Amino acid sequence: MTATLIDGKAFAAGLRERIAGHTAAMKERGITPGLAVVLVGEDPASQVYVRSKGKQTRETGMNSFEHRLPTDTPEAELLALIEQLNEDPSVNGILVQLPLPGHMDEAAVINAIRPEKDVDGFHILNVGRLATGQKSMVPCTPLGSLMLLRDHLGSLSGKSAVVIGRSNIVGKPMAQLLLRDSATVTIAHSRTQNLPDLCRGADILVAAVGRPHFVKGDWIKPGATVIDVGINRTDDGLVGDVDFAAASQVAGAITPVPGGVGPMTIACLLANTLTATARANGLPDPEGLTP
Ligand SMILES: Nc1nc2c(c(=O)[nH]1)N[C@@H](CN(C=O)c1ccc(C(=O)N[C@@H](CCC(=O)O)C(=O)O)cc1)CN2
Repeated sequence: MTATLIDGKAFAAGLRERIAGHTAAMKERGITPGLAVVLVGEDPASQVYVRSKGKQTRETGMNSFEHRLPTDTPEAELLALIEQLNEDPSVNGILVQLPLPGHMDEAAVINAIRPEKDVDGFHILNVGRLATGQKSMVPCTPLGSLMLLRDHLGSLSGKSAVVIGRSNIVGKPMAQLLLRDSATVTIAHSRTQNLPDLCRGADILVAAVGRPHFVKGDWIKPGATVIDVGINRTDDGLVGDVDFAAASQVAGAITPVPGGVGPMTIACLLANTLTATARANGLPDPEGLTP
C-alpha cells in the first residue's frame, strides 16, 4: 500500500473530545445540550447506530433522549412525537433514524422537524440554505468527509472533485460543500457515461454509491484523495464502495471502511447538536464544528 490512510476513527475521537470540552463549558453556564433520536422499527443496522448515538451523546456530557416506536406505528403518531420534541426546550436536536418503514412519507417526517433542531440537516430549509451559502445545519456524513479532506489537503480550492452518488443524504450535500470550498465539482451516478475516465481526472474522489467495491483501482488518478462513504455488509464483512486493496496502490490518501467516514457521522451529529444548542441560546457557533 502506498496511500496514506485517513484515520476517521482517530479524527472522530479527537472531535468528540473537543465537543466534550465545549459541552462542559456550556454546562457551566447552566445549558445542557439535548439530542433526541427516534427509531421506528427494528432494522438491525439502525438499532446499532441508534445505540451508538445514545452512548456517544452521553459520553460527551449531553442529554440523550431515545424514542423507539414499533414498525407499524401510524405516521400521524410519529408526527405527534416530533411536534412534542419541537416544543420541548430541553431538546436541542432531533434525529429520525433512516430508513423509515415503507408506509411513511420520509420527506413529510423530516420536514416536520423544526429546522433549527434538524441536526441531520435534511429539512428542506436547511437544504436550501446550504445550497445558497446561508448558515444552515449541515448533513453529518458530508460534513465529516469535508473535515477529513480539509485536514488532509488543507485548501480544496481549484481541485477537481468527482462525487459518485446523488442521494439527498450524502451525494448532493457533499457536492455543495466541495463547491463552497471552491473545488470544481462533478456529480456522477449510475447513468454517467465513461465513469472510469471521469474519475481518472479527479484530485478528490468521493464514492457514495452503495455498491461494494464499485470503484476500481485503475479509476483512480495517481496521488488522488479518495473518500469512501460506502458501508456494504457482504459475506466478507463490511466493505466500502472502493476496491481498497487496488485503490490504495494508486491513491495519495484513502479512507478505510470501517474506520474512515463512518465514525465521523456520529461525531458530526454531536457537533451539530452543540451548534444547534449554541444558536438556540444566542451564543456564537462553537469553533471548528461548522463548515
Ligand atoms: N437520520 C439519519 N439516518 C441515517 C444516517 C444519518 O446520517 N442520519 N446515516 C446512515 C447510518 N449512520 C448513522 O445514522 C451511520 C453509519 C455508519 C456509522 C459507522 O460508524 N460506521 C462504522 C462501522 C460500524 C459497523 O460496524 O456497522 C465505520 O464505518 O467504521 C455510523 C453511523 C443511514 N441512516
